[in-house]
Amino acid sequence: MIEVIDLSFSYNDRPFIDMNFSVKKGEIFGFLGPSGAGKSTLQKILTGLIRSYKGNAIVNKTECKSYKDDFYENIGVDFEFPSLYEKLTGRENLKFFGSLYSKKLRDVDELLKMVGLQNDGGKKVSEYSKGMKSRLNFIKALLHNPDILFLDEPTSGLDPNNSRIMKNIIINEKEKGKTIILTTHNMVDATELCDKVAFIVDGNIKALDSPHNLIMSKGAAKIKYTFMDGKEEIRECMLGKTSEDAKLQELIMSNRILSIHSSEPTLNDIFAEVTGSVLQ
Ligand SMILES: Nc1ncnc2c1ncn2[C@@H]1O[C@H](COP(=O)(O)OP(=O)(O)OP(=O)(O)O)[C@@H](O)[C@H]1O
Repeated sequence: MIEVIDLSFSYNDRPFIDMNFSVKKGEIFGFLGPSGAGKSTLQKILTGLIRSYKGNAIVNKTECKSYKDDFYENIGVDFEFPSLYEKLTGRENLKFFGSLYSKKLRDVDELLKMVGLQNDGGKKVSEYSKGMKSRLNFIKALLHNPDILFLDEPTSGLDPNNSRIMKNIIINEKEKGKTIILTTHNMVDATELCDKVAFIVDGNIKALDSPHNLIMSKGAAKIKYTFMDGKEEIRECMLGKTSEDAKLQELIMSNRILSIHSSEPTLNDIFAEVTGSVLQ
């Protein structure tokens, strides 16, 4: 669905974006990286907003720099800062943006209901809270039922309940076969939602795989055990080396373990290990 081949781009003389990757139909693909890594720049290239790149950025069989008008019929974009008309109501905004497409639109009231705005469609957007604007901007991207969604921090600034609603909608869209590019700083969301993630630092991809594979290949799971030795003691041991831990073996043989827990590294730990920087 998306092919990026020898893509390079620079805002000035200094080379910046330099990468290769592909995204299959029906995948949720995460761009993860610290502020200034180039995630938004990459999204701008893939949505045809930056055309002065070298190499190939092919979205839905179209080279992004030479797109025709119908390019946007199949792309939905929810950038981090909502682009809405404040003097229009939520429903009027959706109707206006919907009128820009030639495709059959999704039902506006159904979309409003999906994100809990069913009683707010008649209010002017200037009266919306930040979170309400985010939710309206999000359904604006779904309005024309596009095959590809570009979502930039869709859960940022939302309370846990609304964040859950948005994540469920994203999962639902994936189940319908949509391809989703998700830009986020949130490793928990990325681990839950993404089939693949690319760690982006300084315009380059430092690692690309499923969250599960990244966690399993790079990090080592540990166990933590407690026992009484006059007072309560806690020790750690690598999960793959339990047979080499003499104290652990002795405690097992004498049934003296009080508790035992295993812990896997998080995607955040792996990000720190691979890139040398911390996201959260
Ligand atoms: N129009 C522009 N002209 C010149 N430099 C720019 C322009 N837009 C972005 N940059 C620079 O490019 C780099 C990457 O910016 P970009 O917005 O792509 O980062 P990001 O990973 O999306 O960051 P964030 O997580 O903060 O949104 C930054 O150093 C930024 O200052």
